[in-house]
Amino acid sequence: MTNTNDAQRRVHDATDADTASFAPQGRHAAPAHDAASRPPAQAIPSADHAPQATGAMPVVAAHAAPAHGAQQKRPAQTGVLPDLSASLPTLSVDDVQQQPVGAPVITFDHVTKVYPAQPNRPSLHDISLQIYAGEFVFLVGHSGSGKSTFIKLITRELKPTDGHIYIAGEDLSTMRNWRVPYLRRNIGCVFQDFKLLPNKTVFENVAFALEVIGKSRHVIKTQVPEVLRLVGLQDKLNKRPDQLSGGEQQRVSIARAIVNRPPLLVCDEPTGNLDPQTSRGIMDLLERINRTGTTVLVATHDREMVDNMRRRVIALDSGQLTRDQDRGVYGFDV
Ligand SMILES: Nc1ncnc2c1ncn2[C@@H]1O[C@H](COP(=O)(O)OP(=O)(O)OP(=O)(O)O)[C@@H](O)[C@H]1O
Repeated sequence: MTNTNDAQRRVHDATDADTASFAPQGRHAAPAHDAASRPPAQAIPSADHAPQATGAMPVVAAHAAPAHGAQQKRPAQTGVLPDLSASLPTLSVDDVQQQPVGAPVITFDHVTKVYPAQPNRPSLHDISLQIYAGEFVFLVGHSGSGKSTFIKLITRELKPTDGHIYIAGEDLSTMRNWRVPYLRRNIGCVFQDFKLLPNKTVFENVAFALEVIGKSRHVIKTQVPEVLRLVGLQDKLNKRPDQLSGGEQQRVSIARAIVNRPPLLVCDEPTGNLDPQTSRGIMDLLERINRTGTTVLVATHDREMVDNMRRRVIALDSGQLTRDQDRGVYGFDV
């Protein structure tokens, strides 16, 4: 694991050109899962940021991980992907329903994860799937089925025992440690327990995420209030976490996760500590964020939410991929 100070210094020194590209690529429709064809891709809301220099991360050639459901090969990627920031969404979410387009953001290619502590029982076994830019995906399964392991592999908190994981085309197995902070600044993370800094205000908690990647005070002053408006906390800037409800705390943590406008948001049980009504508000918020063009992956036990929202569902059972379904349902007995 990279030393934190070291990582922060490198992030500080980095320009935006060092970010991986997660941008939807072109207008070609993603391979459909469950053999259902998708409607033509729509443009995401226009960015309020000028395109930046080309991303420095190498783009690897296409890999033959099977597409979910239909077992299709992913489309070949050619050329250098434009920089992430060229596709940064505005934070207005009113109009366009984002459709998945272009290249996969996440590819699992025959991924197996075995923890040394239980060498005879893989926590994930031979998982192959792809998640495309703009998708909203639920990851479901019983406790211990491998959901958190799946998420930790995406952020490279863990490495697979076998197989390959590609994020925006880059193989995480061969990614040098010093590049991991750049990967992580492109992935917003939300957890069940919020992970807020208790002695900082709402504003400071969100601002901190920008400070550690070296954003200027001007950017912080602009983007933090904007994102807190998006999550409906514009009136709580100066409150500390212990002065907020659970739902409000989760909104702060979502604001912190998206303030740098990452193209990918992963959430591990984001409503696990919340009552049903508050959970609905959080899921509405995640849907709105998805409509800005952000790819959203949510690991959850929340049957009602999954059944109501009818988005793509990836189901794990004892580390095996058992279902990959468009407009799916939760599908497990509680
Ligand atoms: N650090 C670890 N060392 C050994 N085994 C682990 C470790 N972390 C997880 N496991 C095992 O891996 C399997 C998958 O765990 P994981 O936490 O990914 O499941 P999960 O679906 O997220 O569960 P939950 O819904 O309860 O959070 C379980 O059998 C678990 O005991």
